[in-house]
Amino acid sequence: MAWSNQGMQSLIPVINRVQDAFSQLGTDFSFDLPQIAVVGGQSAGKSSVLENFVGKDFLPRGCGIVTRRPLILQLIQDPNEYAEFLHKKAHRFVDFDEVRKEIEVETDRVTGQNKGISAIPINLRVYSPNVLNLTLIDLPGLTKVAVGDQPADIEHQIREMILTFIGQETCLILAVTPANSDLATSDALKMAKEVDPQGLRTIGVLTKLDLMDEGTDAREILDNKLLPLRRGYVGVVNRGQKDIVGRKDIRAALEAERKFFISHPSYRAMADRMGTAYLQYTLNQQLTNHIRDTLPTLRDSLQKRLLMLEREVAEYKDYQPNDPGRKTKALMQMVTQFSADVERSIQGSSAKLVSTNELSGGARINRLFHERFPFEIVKMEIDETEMRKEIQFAIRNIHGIRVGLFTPDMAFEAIAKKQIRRLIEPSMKCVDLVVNELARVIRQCADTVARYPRLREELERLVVTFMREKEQKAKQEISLLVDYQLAYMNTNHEDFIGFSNAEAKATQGQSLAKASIGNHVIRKGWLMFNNSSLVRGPKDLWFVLSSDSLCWYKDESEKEKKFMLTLDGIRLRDLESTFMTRAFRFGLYHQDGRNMYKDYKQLDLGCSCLEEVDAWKSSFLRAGVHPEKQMRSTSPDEDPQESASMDPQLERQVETIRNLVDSYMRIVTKTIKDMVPKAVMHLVVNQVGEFMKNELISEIYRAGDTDALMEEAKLEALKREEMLRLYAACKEALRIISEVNMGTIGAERAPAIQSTDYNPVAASAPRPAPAPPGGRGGILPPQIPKRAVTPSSTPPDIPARPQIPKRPPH
Ligand SMILES: Nc1nc2c(ncn2[C@@H]2O[C@H](COP(=O)(O)OP(=O)(O)OP(=O)(O)O)[C@@H](O)[C@H]2O)c(=O)[nH]1
Repeated sequence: MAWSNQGMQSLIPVINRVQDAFSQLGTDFSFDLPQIAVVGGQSAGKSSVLENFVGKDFLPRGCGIVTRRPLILQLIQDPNEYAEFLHKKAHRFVDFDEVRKEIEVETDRVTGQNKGISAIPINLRVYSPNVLNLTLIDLPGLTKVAVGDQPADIEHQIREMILTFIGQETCLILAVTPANSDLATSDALKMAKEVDPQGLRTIGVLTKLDLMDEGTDAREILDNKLLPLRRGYVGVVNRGQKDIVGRKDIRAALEAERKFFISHPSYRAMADRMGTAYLQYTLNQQLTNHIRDTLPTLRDSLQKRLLMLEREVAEYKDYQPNDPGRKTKALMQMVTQFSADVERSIQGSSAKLVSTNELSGGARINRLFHERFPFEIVKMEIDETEMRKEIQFAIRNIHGIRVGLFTPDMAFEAIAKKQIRRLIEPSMKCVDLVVNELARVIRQCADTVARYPRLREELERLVVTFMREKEQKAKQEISLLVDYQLAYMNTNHEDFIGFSNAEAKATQGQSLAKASIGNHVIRKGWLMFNNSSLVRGPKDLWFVLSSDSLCWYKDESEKEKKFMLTLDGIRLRDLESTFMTRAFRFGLYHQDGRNMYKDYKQLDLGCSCLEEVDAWKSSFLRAGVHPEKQMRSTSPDEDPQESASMDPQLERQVETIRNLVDSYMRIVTKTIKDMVPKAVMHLVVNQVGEFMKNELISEIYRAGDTDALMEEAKLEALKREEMLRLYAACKEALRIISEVNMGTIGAERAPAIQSTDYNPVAASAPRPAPAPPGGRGGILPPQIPKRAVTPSSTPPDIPARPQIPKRPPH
């Protein structure tokens, strides 16, 4: 080689070495390296172009998709001619038929026999005196139909693979298109345009110029007038199928190609920029300059990548997976970390670690205690008419045949006990919900131990088993709480309304509930108000719910009140969502069908999530607004006389008992609401915490083989190894790049090949004339954008004499 600048000369080999460093990772990991990818439709002539560069038949041929893995072909100028595969480094291939076989075997090794494809590249390095330093990636041809047992989406797979290569900004695209087809429909150019719409990094190659219909030519394209590309087009003539079958010598083919151009009336004028030799030459130059341009960015991104990896690598410093000391230490660390994570999730965490995306386990349990559990209790409240009917029956049954002048307090006890018993259900549900939440937290925290699947399983098993035992205990204790309530009705309780008060209230006909709550605020918040005018559509308003009214304001400053509604006789119902309103809605309406607001019979309110609807419903229940109930149909054989009573004295007695039950139940529910969360915390949550803190480690050791527990997940080990290898590859790549003296190549660009290098294929062959600087007849030289002009008399990108590769002595 006669590069005037040694630094520039070494650029392609430098990138080759970087490429090798990454290829050895054995994955389809692709770093953004400056490279040339060859794309084209099936049979466009890609393989022919590459073989012509090398001067040998070495690529697999056949029907269907032959190239099924990217082939990174590194051409290196060398006095000896041989080939090497990166996956078979020790072996020198001198017979190029063997090279072809090896490509076939290696392709099948990864893709299997079913003609599938893989993005894991094969690296082939060809040393030859005939080549110019050049690296090309041969990609599978764009195919249209799957054959045999190929996957049906093969076209899509190939497209995706090609796009990942050519989508990288540093990739030059060699778009190979047969001249005997319509350029506008060229698969290669269409794909190149997708990723390089301005045509800055696409180099067009027109093959099969010899197959064009008589009287037609491709001058307009080669002159870069039709579908212009910044780097222009080069026309080539490869061997036809007949020549290949007849094993026509490539050297002879190259000579025939040269003759074709100089003798063709349409191409004669541009013959010095046509043909395989010129293509090889210009690619060498363009790639060299391209590498020079992209090297600083590549170095920066490698450095960034390395820094990122360094943090991960630090974790594995001195990593010896089978060192027993390390295993024990890791086991202890994992268990402690796991316990600490669970504890933090439940008990709350320092501001630094607080998640802003979702509620922690603790916060969710808190909500279960204070919103969900009270809601479950209020929800179970029985049907008012049903209850009154029961009271009435109890009173009548107690009186029996006698006339009941006095209200029998036994009726109170029977009804109240029935109500107390019902508290068991929401209480058990509360335990279930908390236990589920705790199990979720445990599972989530165990994820940090995912590297050791067996340890993770064991940790989860031990803690969950312990928690389930405690759950049973808690359920027993909590049902005892209800039993205590049933064992003795404390009508002397200071908060109990007492018989005479209940009777007085009954006569006043006042709602006891409201009186005892007082008019305090229960909930405030934004709700979507869907009853506004059709024109303005729904809007968000600020709602304040207190024990006897619902007000809404313009905003949370509560300065501009829009409306106030008293809650008497109001009920709540669920509403279906519509496209205008939010997905979660509920409605408020008057039991007696009155208008609620303006002429609306129903207030239509929306929340952004289901949990918010539940919270509002629970608050409305506390304010005495109950959900609408399914109307119970009276069974036909029910005696109306039995259920309804017209007796005002009995009515008053029912009301008295109802007031007593209500007051007593308030006391009981208050206690239950207070005690159940306490019991759950004490008997389950705290116990689990203590267990993890004090016993988990010893339980783990007792469970058996800790060595087996610390067996790493295979995938994890692989991931770690891959990461370490990638780290090494990045480091190696940076080292290789740092060898390049950027100072010396900074201002240089690939110069023209010296005429002393010129070694014509045939002595008789006329030398191609030097290309004029501005191109001729509209020809755009394949100039690379944004390039500084060298102080040379020769245009920098154009060779004084395009080089024809030297041939080995025959
Ligand atoms: N006459 C003539 N035939 C050509 C030329 N280029 C390629 N061919 C023929 O076209 C056919 C396909 O060429 P290949 O080089 O295998 O095309 P490819 O793009 O590698 O095809 P796939 O590997 O199938 O994607 C072969 O029979 C070649 O001989 C050319 O310039 N002139």
